[in-house]
Amino acid sequence: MTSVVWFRDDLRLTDHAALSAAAQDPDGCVALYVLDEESEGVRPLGGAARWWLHESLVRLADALASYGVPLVLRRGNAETIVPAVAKEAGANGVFWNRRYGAERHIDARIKTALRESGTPVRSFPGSVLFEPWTISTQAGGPYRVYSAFWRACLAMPAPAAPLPQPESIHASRVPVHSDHLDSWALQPSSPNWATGIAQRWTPGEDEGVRRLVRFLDEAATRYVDQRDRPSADVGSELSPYLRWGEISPRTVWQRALASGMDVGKFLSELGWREFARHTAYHHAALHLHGLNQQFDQFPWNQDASEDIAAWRSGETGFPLVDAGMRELWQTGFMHNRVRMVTASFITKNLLVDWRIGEAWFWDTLVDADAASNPFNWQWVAGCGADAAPYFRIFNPVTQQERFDPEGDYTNRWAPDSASRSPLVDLRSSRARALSAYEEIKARA
Ligand SMILES: Cc1cc2nc3c(=O)[nH]c(=O)nc-3n(C[C@H](O)[C@H](O)[C@H](O)COP(=O)(O)OP(=O)(O)OC[C@H]3O[C@@H](n4cnc5c(N)ncnc54)[C@H](O)[C@@H]3O)c2cc1C
Repeated sequence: MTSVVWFRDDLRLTDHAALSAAAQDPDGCVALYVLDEESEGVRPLGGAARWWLHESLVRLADALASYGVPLVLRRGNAETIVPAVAKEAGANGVFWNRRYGAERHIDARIKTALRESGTPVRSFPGSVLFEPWTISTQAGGPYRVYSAFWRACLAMPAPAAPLPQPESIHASRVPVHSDHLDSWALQPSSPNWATGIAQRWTPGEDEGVRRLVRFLDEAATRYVDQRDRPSADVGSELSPYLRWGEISPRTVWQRALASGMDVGKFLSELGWREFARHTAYHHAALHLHGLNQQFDQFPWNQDASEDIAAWRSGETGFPLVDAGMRELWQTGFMHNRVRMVTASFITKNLLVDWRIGEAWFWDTLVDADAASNPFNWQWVAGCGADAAPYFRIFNPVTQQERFDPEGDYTNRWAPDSASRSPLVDLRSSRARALSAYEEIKARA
């Protein structure tokens, strides 16, 4: 008999409760990853995410190999595959860390099917600091305002200390068939658009920890003052590592506090990640429906294909927007302040449906996250949780003056942008957005 550990968005060995539990099985375990792009509720990965996943699985497989445990790769519907692997391995238990988005319904069905067939399932807290059902308003519902949400989190007992990496893990004696990772063709070949991404990023658990240490040693003291400056290099850039679970939020939390520095602001950003996940738990298909249903009637510009193309390729004539969009395309990443400005520009100045911008980020970000991405797009567009008042339309020119006054960022990524004619007039496009908003308010 043996156990199956089903890895999902938790591609690490440290603070992995399911793995730690399976490691205690003297009969060994099977480490399984399933590429499921077909189950209901699963959003197929974008291009940059597929690149990251490939690299991350290579590193996870290497780390497991050092224990003599192979990583079993399977592709297809998890509801079919997980029970089939459990059967093939003769497993007496299947372990996983919980998911909180729409995928949790898949997990619930698999749990029922396995239990009915006599295979016990154990699930453990997943990639959050506080599980979503533990934080609620006095009325028992989800929070809609971040500050109240985070106060409620901070009033809870502190997150448990992260678990150490298991000292030993035994491999199952029963061989289980695995796909070859290359057969999944997760990485681009011709053209290989990922060279800039590969230059900027090294996926994997080791690098996630290294980045955290570097952030705490070198950047954390400047974080509060400089975090909004895209050229300042003070962000932790941990978002893809957190997205893929190569580092756990509990590890980040604990190490940041142990540093003895003033890390309150940094941890409050982890709070936004948490808020996005809790919101996704309570509201299915966040990428399809605004929390504020008033926006279902929003008169988006239906004839914007040229504007959308210019926004995507960073050819709007607004240097901060263009720099962000080109950085995104080349490296799979964009600074948070610039994400807000570029998202505001397409949804408000170009009046393009936020879902179109969200889908582009989903395809191009290495940290594309099923909760954080639509949550933040809704926040900027004005239809989400804790959404900024609609009249707050980021002006890309004044934002550049404030946050990139010397032009270090814009000159690096889009030196030609200032010489282009602007795609829209900021004043009249702002007025158009405000009157569109008045229109849906009047209809409500
Ligand atoms: C339109 C838009 C889309 C976004 N899409 C994503 C996404 O798909 N995936 C994603 O991880 N983040 C997303 N963000 C949030 C944020 O921009 C990134 O998390 C941040 O830029 C990552 O940089 P960092 O790791 O240096 O962050 P730091 O400033 O070092 O913050 C530490 C961690 O906190 C979390 N965090 C910080 N800000 C936010 C936030 N606003 N919402 C949720 N979590 C946050 C991240 O996990 C981050 O790594 C989006 C923001 C906007 C405005």
